[in-house]
Parts: sequence; structure tokens; C-alpha cells
Amino acid sequence: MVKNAVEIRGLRVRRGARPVLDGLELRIGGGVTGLLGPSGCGKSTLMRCLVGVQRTRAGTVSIFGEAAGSRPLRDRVGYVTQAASVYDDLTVAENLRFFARVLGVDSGEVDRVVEAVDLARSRDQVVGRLSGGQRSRASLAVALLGSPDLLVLDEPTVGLDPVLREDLWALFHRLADAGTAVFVSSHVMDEAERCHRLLLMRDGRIIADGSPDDIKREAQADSIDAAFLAIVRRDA
Ligand SMILES: Nc1ncnc2c1ncn2[C@@H]1O[C@H](COP(=O)(O)OP(=O)(O)OP(=O)(O)O)[C@@H](O)[C@H]1O
Repeated sequence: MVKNAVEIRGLRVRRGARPVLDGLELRIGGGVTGLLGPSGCGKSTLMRCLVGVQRTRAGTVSIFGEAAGSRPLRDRVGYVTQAASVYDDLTVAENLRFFARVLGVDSGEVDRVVEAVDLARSRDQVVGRLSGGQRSRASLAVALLGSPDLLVLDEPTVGLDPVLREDLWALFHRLADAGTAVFVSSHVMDEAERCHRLLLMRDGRIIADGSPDDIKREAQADSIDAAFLAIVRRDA
């Protein structure tokens, strides 16, 4: 298992007029790490920092010992944003061949990632005609090109039905079992239980960090929802 995929020190970010992250310290290792918190708390901002697309005011973000966004990390980090990142007018396979060329990844990878996300039967379908869940999996397939060591997934299950969410979480676990560090955000509290390690975020701060069971025990709560509320109250 990867020990130190991500190391963040003293990270400060402003977006618009307000500070979003103010001196954040965080280390992330292997397995599935979940980032949960209410809308606007700074989850996407943190993820953008990990992939090196967010302007920062202070601090450092290193991924496998390299500066976030730097060239050596190009095919070691996969990123799926909330916005669809595949072209509607191309088929699944055409999208993947295109992105494989852009990333300089062998085109043989296309078959592997199509299988990994269970889209083999839809590989020749135009993305614009896929269901929401299939589209999400097509975006995820792009992020898997080149077998990244770290996968950053920004609310990948938003808008999906429970069955599709279940399938995606099973996939995250398969990837983590195979050695990829998976960092996934959500604002759906019931998804928290599926993470090896959970980070609860509020107003840009990590207010709890541990396994779901540890967090519930510590907060003396029987659900992550209740734990979050208890921690927020205690914090106030
Ligand atoms: N482009 C932007 N310009 C200015 N402020 C922004 C911009 N994007 C986000 N913000 C602000 O930064 C803060 C953090 O936003 P962020 O998108 O990181 O939150 P989030 O936790 O990912 O929310 P959600 O779950 O709704 O995606 C919010 O207050 C938001 O209004």
C-alpha cells in the first residue's frame, strides 16, 4: 500500500474574496480516502490543488514527492471533475483513443480501461447517448489511462442511482486493492461508510480524520451524519 501519496503543508487558497483553505496540513496514503463535507466547504478546491490547477497563496502540495501538477506526475495522477470530460459526439472508444494519444499512452490501454469500468458492451456507442452512469464511467476510464498511482475523483457519484453508485464504489475498491490511492469526495454521508479513511471537512478545515468506525466511536454517534453534527457542535 502507498504510504505517502500526498503531502500538504500550510496550504492557503483564496477564491474570489474569501479564504477557502487557511493553512491546511494533510497526508494521504493508499486505500480509499473519502473527503466529505457540505457544499461549498472547499472539497473541489482541495482536489484542484492536488492536480495542480488551483492557484495557491502559500504552502506546498507534493504528490509522490513531486510538486503537484509537475511533469513527472503527468500520467501518475488521474482526475475526474464534476463536469463531463468526454466528448458527446465521439464513441467511448474514440474518446479513449483520443485521450490516449494526448497523454502519450499506448492505445492498447483503451481495451483495459474499457473493461475496468465495465463499458465493453458500450464501447462503440456515442457518449451523448449513454446514461448518466455510463457517462461517469467513461470519464473515469479516461482518468484510468496510463494506470495512475493516484486517482482524484470529485463527487463521481453525484446524480447516480443507488445501484450505479454501488457499482462505482466496488470499482474504487478494486482499484485501491490493486495499489492505486483513491481520493474521492462526496457530500452524501452514507457513502462515507465505504471509505477506509474518512476526512470530514467544514469551512476548509478537516474536523475529523479516521476510519468511519473510529469517527463514529469518537463522536459517540451511530451514523456519520450524526457524528458530523456532534463534531460541529463540539467545535462551535
Ligand atoms: N471560481 C470561483 N470563484 C470564486 N469563488 C469560488 C469559485 N469556485 C468556488 N468558489 C468558492 O470557494 C468555496 C469552496 O468551493 P468548492 O467548490 O471548493 O466547494 P465544494 O466543497 O467542492 O462544494 P460542492 O460540494 O458544492 O462542489 C465556496 O465558497 C465557493 O463559493
